[in-house]
Amino acid sequence: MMLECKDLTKWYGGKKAVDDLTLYLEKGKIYGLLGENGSGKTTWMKMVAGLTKPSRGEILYEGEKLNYRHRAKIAYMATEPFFYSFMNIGDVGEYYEDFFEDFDGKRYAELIVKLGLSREMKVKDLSSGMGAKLKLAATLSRKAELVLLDEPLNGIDYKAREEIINLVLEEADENNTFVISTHLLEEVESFVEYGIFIRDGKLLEKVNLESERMKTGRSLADIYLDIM
Ligand SMILES: Nc1ncnc2c1ncn2[C@@H]1O[C@H](COP(=O)(O)OP(=O)(O)OP(=O)(O)O)[C@@H](O)[C@H]1O
Repeated sequence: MMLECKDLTKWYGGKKAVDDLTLYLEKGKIYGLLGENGSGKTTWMKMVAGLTKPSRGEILYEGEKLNYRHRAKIAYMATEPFFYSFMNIGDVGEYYEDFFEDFDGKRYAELIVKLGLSREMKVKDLSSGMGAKLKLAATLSRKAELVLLDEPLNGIDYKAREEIINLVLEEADENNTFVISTHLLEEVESFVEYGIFIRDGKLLEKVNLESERMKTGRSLADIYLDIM
């Protein structure tokens, strides 16, 4: 098993953001992390990425208790933009290169071109779609084994969403695992293999969407509404 979360709980003051969540992820799969606003998706991702500590429970990465060495294998893309506005796209690449050992500058350059961006563009002048593409290019230029994308399609127009999804599909293979949190069920239903449904920080169900599709033909939105 690539990732095991056992009885994970996270309190923020008096608020339980993640509640006794036990979940296993396999290598080579694409997971959709689905749940209403405030259900604990971001909190779970941040714990797995090592950015915030669980209050209780444990996370195992390939059988070993999650530690700083695993951080190099896990890429987390936050919802909010995280580049300094004075940078241009070339600077963002250099910043990442300094920060992450596995960052591949050549690959970053290729992805930038592929997504219709250029090194000279200033971060402060980018539209939200361009900003989303830049975040994704920077994230996918690391050769991470576990890629956590927190709402990568939010506020992005249809064409840019397609480009982002295509890039994820090109990247996903048997050696990595993607977890994508999203509210855009129709956009992801054609390629997400498992749905992880959470509510109030609790795991409601993990559904094999491919077999569900074959068995019942129900749409992801129908499955979602049934489970929630
Ligand atoms: N740093 C924090 N301090 C206090 N409470 C927090 C903090 N981060 C999250 N929470 C609370 O924890 C709960 C879970 O939030 P989280 O951001 O994980 O949900 P989410 O499923 O990602 O939501 P959304 O779909 O709106 O992004 C919410 O009630 C939120 O208000």
